[in-house]
Formats: sequence, structure tokens, C-alpha cells
Amino acid sequence: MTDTMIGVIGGSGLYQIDGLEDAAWTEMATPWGAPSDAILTGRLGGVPMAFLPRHGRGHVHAPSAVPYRANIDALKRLGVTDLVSVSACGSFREEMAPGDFVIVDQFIDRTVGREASFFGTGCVAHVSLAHPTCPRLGAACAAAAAAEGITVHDGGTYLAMEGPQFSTMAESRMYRDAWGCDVIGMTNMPEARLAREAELCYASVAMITDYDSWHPDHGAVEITDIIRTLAGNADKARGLVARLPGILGPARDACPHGCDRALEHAILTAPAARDPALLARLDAVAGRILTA
Ligand SMILES: CSC[C@H]1O[C@H](OP(=O)(O)O)[C@H](O)[C@@H]1O
Ligand SMILES: Nc1ncnc2[nH]cnc12
Repeated sequence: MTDTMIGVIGGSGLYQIDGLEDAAWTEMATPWGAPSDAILTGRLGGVPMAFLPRHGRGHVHAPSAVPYRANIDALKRLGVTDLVSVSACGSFREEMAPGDFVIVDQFIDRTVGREASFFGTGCVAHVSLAHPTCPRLGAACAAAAAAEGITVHDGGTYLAMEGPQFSTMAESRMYRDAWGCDVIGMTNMPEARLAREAELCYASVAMITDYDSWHPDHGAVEITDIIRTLAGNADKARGLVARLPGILGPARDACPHGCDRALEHAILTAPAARDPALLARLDAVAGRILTA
């Protein structure tokens, strides 16, 4: 058993959480630059917790410009073991209605030009992403949502788009009808890839705000409609987060799905051929495996 530390990345509408004991906003520096904002640390129900607003307080960073690598590195560096992403999303399913939550378990990545790996020339690694979220942590989020009385859908495929504009109607229909996606957002990729490389258990909670642009009875998504739903969703998300310590507990067994051992056989570059400068940047993300 090792100590649990819960990380939460708050998406649009969720810029802080309440009720942490010994709460403090901590500025962090990482080899990948500065995270989106300072990180709120503290304890909830006896479990250490770290909260990072993905877009920064005041919503400063556009989805394409979120410093995803710095965010994951900083949370890993603080000791986070279980990372919950909370995101505002559009829905491609009638039954996944605004106000509902979806526990995402798959992604299709249509983002372009974002830094999507900690590894590269001088230290090449290939982790598995077949199952990009952690079923154990996802189940904890589903249980927390249900206990809060939130309508929660267990499982869903998230289409990660580049944005910042919303999809055309043709794209919206293609993602739904041809590609079988359930929800759409702009931020969970490369976040999920990087969390896996950093050996974090990662779960994604999609808070539905709209029906994107496919629904014949709802017209095209408008930011004003989204904003109307965001505040209620954020309150529900805070309730969900508050229940996680009681469900996960202060100590954890190794992840039965191997999230915390993702790098075990992933690094291909021979030790003698590794770039010392890159290895130095990987101290938090891959220190466990590089110093073993
Ligand atoms: C507020 S609408 C578009 C914006 O909201 C979502 O952000 P996040 O995933 O951080 O909640 C979506 O991905 C867009 O960035
Ligand atoms: N329809 C939508 N498309 C992309 N990102 C979103 N975030 C919330 N609603 C969205």
C-alpha cells in the first residue's frame, strides 16, 4: 500500500474547490514551463489533494495553449497518484443531457500541433493507450457522482477537437453518426496521453453543457447556452470531488490496471544513448523508472 494523493484538474467553470484543510495556493516551476496557474493544495477527509484550474483563474489559457506538460509534471511532482479531470463537454447522445455527467473511457484525438509527449529524441518511449483512463478511478468518480444524486453515464468516447471555434454541423454529425463519439471537448488530449506517460491513474468526468450542433431540436451550440449550464455543473463537480477521499481512502494498492507502471517496458533508447538533458527534464515524470 502507498499513500493516495488526489489531483483534480478543473475545466471551464471550475476554477477552485472548497473545504480543503490547510489550503494554500502554491506556485510551481517545472522543466516544461509554468503550469496553468498556482496549485491549490490541502487535505480533504484526511487525504492530500491538489487542485489546478486548467485554464487558470479568470480563464486565461485557450485550449490550444494550455501548458499540458507542465500541468501533469507539476501534479506528479507534488505526489499526485490519482488524477481526475473535470471538463465541460458537448453531447452527441439524446440521453446524455445538459447537466448530466459522463465517465469518459475512450478518446478520439483530432487536436493538432500540441506537445503530446514528454519523450522524444534522446529518450524514446511508447506507452500503451488502448485503455486511456483508469477503470478503478473512473468507478470511484461514478460512485461519487451517484452518491451526489448526479445523473451519471458510465463510459463514453470523447472527441478531442482543436477549437477554439465549435464544430461545423457536418463535423458534429460525422463524430456522432460515423465515428460513434458520445461527447466533445477541446482539452482532454494530450492531457490523458501525458498522464499515462507520467504513470498517473487518470479519469475524465465530462459535465454536459450542450448538444453541440447535431440536434435538430436544439440548434447550434452557443457559448451563452453553455455558460448558463456551467455554474450548476461546477457545483455538482465540487460535490463529486468532496466524496472522492471517502471512496478512495488514504492508502492505495498498486493499480490493478497498471497505470502506475505504464513506463515499465516502454523506454526503447539504450541507456548509453540517452540524452542527459532530456533525462534531467524527466526527473518527476519518469524518475521512478530512470533511477531504478
Ligand atoms: C466553455 S466552452 C469550451 C471550452 O470548455 C471546455 O473546456 P474544459 O475541457 O477545460 O472544461 C472545452 O474543452 C473548451 O475548452
Ligand atoms: N459543444 C462543445 N464542443 C467543444 N467543446 C465544448 N465544451 C462544451 N461544449 C462543447
